[in-house]
Amino acid sequence: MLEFAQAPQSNRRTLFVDVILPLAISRNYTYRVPFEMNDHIAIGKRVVVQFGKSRLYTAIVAGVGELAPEKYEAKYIIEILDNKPIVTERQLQFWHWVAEYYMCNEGEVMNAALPSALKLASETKVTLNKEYEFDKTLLNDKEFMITEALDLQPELTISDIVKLLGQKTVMPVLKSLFEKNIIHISEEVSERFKPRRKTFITLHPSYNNQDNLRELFEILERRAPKQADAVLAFIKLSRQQKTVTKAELIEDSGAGDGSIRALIDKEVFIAEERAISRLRYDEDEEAISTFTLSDVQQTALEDIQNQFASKDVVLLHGVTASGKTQVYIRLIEAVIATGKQVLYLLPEIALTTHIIERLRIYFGGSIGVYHSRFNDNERVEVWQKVLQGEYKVILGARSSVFLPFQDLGLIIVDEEHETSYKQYDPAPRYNARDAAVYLANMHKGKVLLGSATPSFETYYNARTNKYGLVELNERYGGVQLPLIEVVSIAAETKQKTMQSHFTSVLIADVQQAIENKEQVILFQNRRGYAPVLMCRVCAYTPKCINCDVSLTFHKHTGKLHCHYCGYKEDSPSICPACGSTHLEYKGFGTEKVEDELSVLMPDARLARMDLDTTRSRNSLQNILNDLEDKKIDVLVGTQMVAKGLDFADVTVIGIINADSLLKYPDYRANERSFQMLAQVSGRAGRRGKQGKVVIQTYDPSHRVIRQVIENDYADLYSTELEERKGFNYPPFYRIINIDIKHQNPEILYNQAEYLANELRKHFGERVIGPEAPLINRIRNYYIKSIMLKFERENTSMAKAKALIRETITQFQTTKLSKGSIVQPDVDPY
Ligand SMILES: Nc1ncnc2c1ncn2[C@@H]1O[C@H](COP(=O)(O)OP(=O)(O)OP(=O)(O)O)[C@@H](O)[C@H]1O
Ligand SMILES: [Zn+2]
Repeated sequence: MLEFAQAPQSNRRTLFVDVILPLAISRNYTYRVPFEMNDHIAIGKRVVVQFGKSRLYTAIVAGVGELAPEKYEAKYIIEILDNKPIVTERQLQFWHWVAEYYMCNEGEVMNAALPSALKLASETKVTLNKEYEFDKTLLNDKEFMITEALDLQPELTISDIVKLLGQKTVMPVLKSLFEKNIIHISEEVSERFKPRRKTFITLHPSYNNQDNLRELFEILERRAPKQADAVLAFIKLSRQQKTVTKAELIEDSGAGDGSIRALIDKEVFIAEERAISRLRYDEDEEAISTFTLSDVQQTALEDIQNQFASKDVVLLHGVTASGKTQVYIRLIEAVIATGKQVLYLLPEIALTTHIIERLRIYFGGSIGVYHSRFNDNERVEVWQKVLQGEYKVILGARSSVFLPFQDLGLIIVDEEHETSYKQYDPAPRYNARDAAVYLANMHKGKVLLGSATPSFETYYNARTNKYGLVELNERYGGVQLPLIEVVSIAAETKQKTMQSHFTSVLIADVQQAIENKEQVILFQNRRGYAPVLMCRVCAYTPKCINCDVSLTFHKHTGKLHCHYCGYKEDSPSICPACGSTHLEYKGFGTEKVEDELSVLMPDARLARMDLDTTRSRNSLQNILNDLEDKKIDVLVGTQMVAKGLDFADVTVIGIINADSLLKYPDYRANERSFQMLAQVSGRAGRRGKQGKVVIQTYDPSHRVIRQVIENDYADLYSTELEERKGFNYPPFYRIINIDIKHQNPEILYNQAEYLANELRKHFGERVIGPEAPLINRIRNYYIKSIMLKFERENTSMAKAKALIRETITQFQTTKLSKGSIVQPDVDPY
């Protein structure tokens, strides 16, 4: 806590601060600094202020000055929370840029940027950290009171605590409890990164002596033959490989866990638990850290470094399993050797724990990991360590662009085409890939975008020489890209060779793979059992009560679920409309694929990876571990399985139905389908043996499928680009969508028409709509979309955005706008 008692008398200047409040308000507010705080106030520190009637918030100081606000009387700051700024001035500039570019407020950016424990507000919830034992006698009175209250009532809001202590200044007490690890602040899902551990077995050194070993055998063979088998198996295995794990020993010897444990107790075996990496080409750690790049990788690396001399951004376009990660590692090494920091962005970090492990081997303690599955205490810890420059490499999902970097030399955006870099909701609706380009520029650092299937925007920038371009056209180790076979569902249906959703070709390939002790991934881009339940008599389908979507049946819960708002209801056994009992499930999701496969292949070990099976703590990790340990023969999953998985024994990939991707009503459908199909296919045969992909479709001659088979990205790009040009789409045009929402559809209609007309006054033909989006009601709000298209060349987007903002603000001052929500989305994805 700060001590103000000795503040020098002389500093009695009247100071004001501009603060950013963590709210969706359009501007910053000015507060007055009490004299005794004059010496402590600084940009980037948090202050507690009152906003509105009685709400307390932590705000960030964005400016200090002597000017009083003109239109209102400034309230006083209640307290200063930090001894040192926790946000750098450069970050504040970055927030400002994000707010301007993505047409939102700095408060919204602040909300996305700061871990919630750093932005306490009246409604923030506080709980005790149950995993931590502490000595209450060491607490001061106020800390004690709070912990006592939390014993009685497991959750308190900050307002509760204000009442409890009878004072407004509670934040420092909470901050102190938080730093002592005694409380959690608005705890969310927490999932600490855990390296995988395995038990390694070695033989006690005394049995290096042949006589001792022979003696041991004789005894064991008589008394415990299973144990003798285990020792034999150990000797055999240790001749073939450098290390022997307990799991391998059990599998090879047929001896049970009990026998091995008995041998450990007898000190014949020595067991040691060690963290292991997921690298299978060699489990020996030293060998890993001294890997060498192949010639093509080395050339690519040098090429990237050369291009950085003249380009700020370089695209590494490398086929799947070409070893882009290894090239990144060399680049990172070079940058941190100069003392600068590196940000390594990944689309969905939970899926890429093996990359974390790989990097940990090289960069040890200087690497930090940051993503939303971590709890707040952990996120604050990472924040501090980045601020202090302790972490040199940060591996993170999109929100890590907001960390307080000191000196960023390089940002790597892996799988740059991924849609998860874009935040849809809430604002800021930013794309971390694009924001990274601006961020790196602020630090005078470089950006490397990596992908096997680049986004068109990026590829366009590379082809027009705005970005550098480096290609890596072969898989590491000369492994061939998988063979792709397209199978017509229509033809097999006619020949009656389909078994539920599987063609005979796919079934045969899956069976062959299982026989060969290899693994299979089946992709179906829909979760749940069946997306539509329909009455065969009257065609009634149950819809969500809050949204304009049909409900998906989930067998696991036996209920109908809304995937947009989470609403659930029991699945009816008779049609609520006509009373018929002929209800039919239409379509199919991952749950059904898994279910039907288990009937067709009762002996295969199946698992499923989608949002439903990975919600709980560690569940995703467990699936990946099982895949790694070969406890899974077939993994069924949604697009989650397309993201960077690198497993050596996956040889067969099945796309259960390519049509739903290809038919998606969006101008990007072809680009997306190609990316998805090529990425999923890329999981097959990554080491040694060539993989096989089966694509099931009703439309085998579809152009995009041919392009996927031929791995002809260039052809896809040029054909699509012609169409984009014709229809004024990106990359030739920039899009801004404005969604307008209201609970009443008639009022919404009028609002949307009005707003569109106002926009047309400025932008004419560039304004399209309003139109109802694909799903025109979500959570009881009806939605209309207005689209604006701007020529990429010769448009000042800053001016256009300012005009749009003005028009929206003007609309919001009209009576008509009452009850509406207006949400601009810049570069929608
Ligand atoms: N120089 C190297 N030495 C040893 N192993 C390598 C080397 N380069 C790549 N590998 C191995 O090859 C496999 C594929 O590499 P990696 O996962 O980096 O490919 P990628 O290009 O990122 O693929 P994707 O785009 O599909 O994610 C990995 O298991 C990696 O460890
Ligand atoms: Zn709903």
